[in-house]
Amino acid sequence: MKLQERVILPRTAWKLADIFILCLLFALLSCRVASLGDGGAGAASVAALVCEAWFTFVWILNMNIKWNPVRFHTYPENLSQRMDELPAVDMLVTTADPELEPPLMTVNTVLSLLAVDYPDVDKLACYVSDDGCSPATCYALREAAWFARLWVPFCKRHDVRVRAPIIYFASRLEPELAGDTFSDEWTFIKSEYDKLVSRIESADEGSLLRHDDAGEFTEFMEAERTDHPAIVKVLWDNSKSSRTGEAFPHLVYVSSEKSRKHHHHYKAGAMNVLARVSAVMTNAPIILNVDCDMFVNNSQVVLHAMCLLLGFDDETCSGFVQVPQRFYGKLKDDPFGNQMEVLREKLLGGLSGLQGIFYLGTGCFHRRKIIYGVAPSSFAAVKHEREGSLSYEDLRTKFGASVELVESTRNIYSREIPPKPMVNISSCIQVAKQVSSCNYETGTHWGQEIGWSYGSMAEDILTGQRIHSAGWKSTLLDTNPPAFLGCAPTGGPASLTQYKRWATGVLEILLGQNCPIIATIFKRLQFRQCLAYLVFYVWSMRAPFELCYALLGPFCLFRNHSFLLKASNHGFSIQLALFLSYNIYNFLEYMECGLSSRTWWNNMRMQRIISISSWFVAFLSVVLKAIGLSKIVFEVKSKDKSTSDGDPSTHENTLGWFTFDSSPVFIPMTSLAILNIVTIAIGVWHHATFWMTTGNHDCQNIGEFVYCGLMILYFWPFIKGLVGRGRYGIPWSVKLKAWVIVVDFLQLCRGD
Ligand SMILES: O=c1ccn([C@@H]2O[C@H](COP(=O)(O)OP(=O)(O)O[C@H]3O[C@H](CO)[C@@H](O)[C@H](O)[C@H]3O)[C@@H](O)[C@H]2O)c(=O)[nH]1
Ligand SMILES: [Mn+2]
Repeated sequence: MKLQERVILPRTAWKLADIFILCLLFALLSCRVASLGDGGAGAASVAALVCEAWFTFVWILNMNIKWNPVRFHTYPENLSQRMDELPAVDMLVTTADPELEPPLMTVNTVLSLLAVDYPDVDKLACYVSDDGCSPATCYALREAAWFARLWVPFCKRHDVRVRAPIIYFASRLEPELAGDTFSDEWTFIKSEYDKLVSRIESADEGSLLRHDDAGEFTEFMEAERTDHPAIVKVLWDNSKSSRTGEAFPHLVYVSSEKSRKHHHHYKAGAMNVLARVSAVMTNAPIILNVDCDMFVNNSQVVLHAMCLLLGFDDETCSGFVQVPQRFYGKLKDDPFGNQMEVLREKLLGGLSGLQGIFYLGTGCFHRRKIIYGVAPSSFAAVKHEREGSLSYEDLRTKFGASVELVESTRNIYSREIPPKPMVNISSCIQVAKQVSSCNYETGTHWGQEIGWSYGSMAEDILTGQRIHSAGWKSTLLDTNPPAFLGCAPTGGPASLTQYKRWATGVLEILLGQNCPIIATIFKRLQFRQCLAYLVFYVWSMRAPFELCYALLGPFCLFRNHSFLLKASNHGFSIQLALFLSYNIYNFLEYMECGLSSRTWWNNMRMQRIISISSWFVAFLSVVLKAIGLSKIVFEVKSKDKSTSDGDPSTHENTLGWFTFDSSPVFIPMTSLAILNIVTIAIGVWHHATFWMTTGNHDCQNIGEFVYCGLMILYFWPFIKGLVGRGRYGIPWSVKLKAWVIVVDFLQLCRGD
């Protein structure tokens, strides 16, 4: 009985459209070159040529990734004969900051994980890493473990679909039939949940520590976020559950040791600590990792993933299983361009036809042995054998000094994983603390060939690329209903910062020793997969070109030049055809994904805004880092929608409004917005005086006027921001800097 099926999706019409646009791009380039030959050149035309050549390159990269889409179907019902074979799964959750990531959110994620459907709960365990070292988070999780005794059996008895209580109780009205057992139970569980919420929300760190008679939080007493010993707490040990039916997976709280002398490597560091702690406690061969805001929305998700992990004759085909990110409580029409629906359908779907989807950092099922650097047996039969018989000393250099950890890795390396006797995880706390200390990794291979890779803000993409470079493929799991839902940032600062972090991270990879081109030449990263990685890696390199192209309009209007090809030659019709077909192509993609035309327009707009702000700043920060002038830090994204902007006056209708702060990320776009307005004004004035003095009504710059007008439409949120007030207005400091830039730019343009 098959567990999965790989279906090739046809897209002939799209392929023709791809080629058509590519031809137009080449035609444009050749007209451009010809017009340069005519001597009608100017700096502007040369710059336009360079930018257009770049856009053509990006188009080709995109064509490659979209060309052969594939879908995987999964049949979990066919697993029923193989229930005993199902491997154990360690579920790892990361949280970093109790302010930006409210403990209640983490609690809901954890509860939804504890309640997933799996034939044997003894095979599941949940580990939470808290980089915030917050007693409030620890307390919230402890209370959650208590509530899980009611919640998990309730979900299973009534086959609840969404097992995050916050969503379940928000989406489900009180049952009507009062008096029957279900509604009694429902009412009881709801009231217990409400009590849990109020306990969690009223718990503040100070009072937790002060009223800690049982001494449960003593370890937090002296702890500072950036300086404290490792804290490991077993909040629920499933082996101790006495009554059957009450069982649910282990729950362990981990806050790794921090010291100012050691870098903790942000999320990658946290994941490596969780990988080690889970290794010495339960050592499951499969690892599921989710961010703290990603709750389980489909309780069968682990079974679906098993279909893809066990369903291939050659496991090389499915090194890891990634669920693409989807979001809940989405803002209407995607005003910030970060729901990424089309990207998911078109690009991630297309990747499945290549070496496989990237690792996206959350909602991913990994094989522990691959995380430990094992190569596929089809490529490295000999190596694999050798890994199995690695000496104790070898393993110790790779994995570090813990005897227990080394023993556990031996189990993972040897092909037959012996059924592990049920351990008493509470007895492993000392070892767990040892492997979470900050110098544990010193001199080992953690963060390099083993575990989550260090050296990029996009540790997920880098780690996935390492796995693909070893020759593994990966599979995309997209279930209906969606498997996990997370939250997308709202507001200008959060959205732009997230894009900035990603663009910074991937540019770090491209320019560093992990460059995918090197991996294609010397390792097993497939050529087309390498090109697919490049689509994302060149994000921030697109910024200078986009910026330059956006500056051409104002520049030409100001100098009374023209960079657009003229109506007198073919170039004009090619430009027009390209503009129309590109936009129609995009529009149809949005329609095909079932999105509104408003969503399309918002995304077009955000695409310009993101490349000129986030990606440009990312580009600059990588350059500054390269010359040693600055450092790059992981900026955790705020996830609390109701309070993140700190303004109680938030209304439904202002939810999608762009918000600003004084971050430098807003400077380039603000300058451009001002520049376009100023130059249109100057242009009109120029032409008016020219008409008046000469009586000549020919306008050479119609194209440039239209172009700048279009820019103003694209940059509309910023135009509104120029006059807006409060957080909807661009702060004075940013406006001032932007004006300085605009004046300097115009000064430069004038210079002869
Ligand atoms: O020092 C840190 C910083 C972050 N995190 C965790 O990392 C996760 C992702 O951080 P978030 O601020 O939510 O960033 P997103 O932009 O939502 O993250 C996306 O992009 C990241 C890479 O940039 C990936 O790691 C994530 O999985 C992916 O969801 C969260 O669970 C954090 O708690 C830590 O554990 N320690
Ligand atoms: Mn996130």
